[in-house]
Amino acid sequence: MTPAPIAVALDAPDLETAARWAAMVTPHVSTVKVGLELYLRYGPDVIDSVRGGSGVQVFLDLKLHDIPNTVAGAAKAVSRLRPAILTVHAAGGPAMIQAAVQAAPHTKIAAVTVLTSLSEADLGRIGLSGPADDAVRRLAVLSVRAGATALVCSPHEVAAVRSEVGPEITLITPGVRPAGAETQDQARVATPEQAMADGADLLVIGRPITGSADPGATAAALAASLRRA
Ligand SMILES: O=C(O)c1cc(=O)[nH]c(=O)n1[C@@H]1O[C@H](COP(=O)(O)O)[C@@H](O)[C@H]1O
Repeated sequence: MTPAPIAVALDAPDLETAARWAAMVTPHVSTVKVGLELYLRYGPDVIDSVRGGSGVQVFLDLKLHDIPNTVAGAAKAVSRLRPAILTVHAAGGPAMIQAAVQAAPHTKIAAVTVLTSLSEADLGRIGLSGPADDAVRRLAVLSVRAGATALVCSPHEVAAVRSEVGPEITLITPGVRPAGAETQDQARVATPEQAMADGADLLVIGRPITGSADPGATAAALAASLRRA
């Protein structure tokens, strides 16, 4: 069976746990995501540990955000690990995004628009007043013009972003919670079925899978529910 378009966020405190979660979920999902917690603790070796010899895609979520020259150097440094996807913050601006794209030609650069943990009240506090949708769409268009071939946004904006950027751009949505699950620190959330129906290509799901009693079974159940939807 084709693995489901889910990236499991391996936000684990140690490498053994992350590798165990990865082995449990990889039969069911297309992608595993390594984020700051694991990468800052273990460095580049973490990538091979979570790949574990399987064909799973690795999404390296470092959310780079710096001047173009620094981001280019960082993207080049990690591109030798051949991650399928690497994140940068769209707010770093077009020259920074372009620098990442040029430095890592074999990796899909995904621009993070507005973090899914931010509510509209939070956005007002950081000076982005108005609906989240407006900021997300603006950053999405700017990122694609700068060469990003993937975007990260919440499920709330994915339909609007799809209509702005067309079918070729990979839309990645964290902030995904199965019906009834706790939202935790996520503010703009929807169910996996809703996110897919609205145009997401890849769902990022962490704690609802990794915090469950059996991450493998939970990933399999989510994959099955997406196939039915
Ligand atoms: O770039 C990301 O993956 C990301 C962007 C965003 O706006 N929100 C967001 O939650 N993420 C990541 O997606 C994952 C969500 O994890 P859970 O909230 O546990 O499902 C975490 O690893 C976050 O770092």
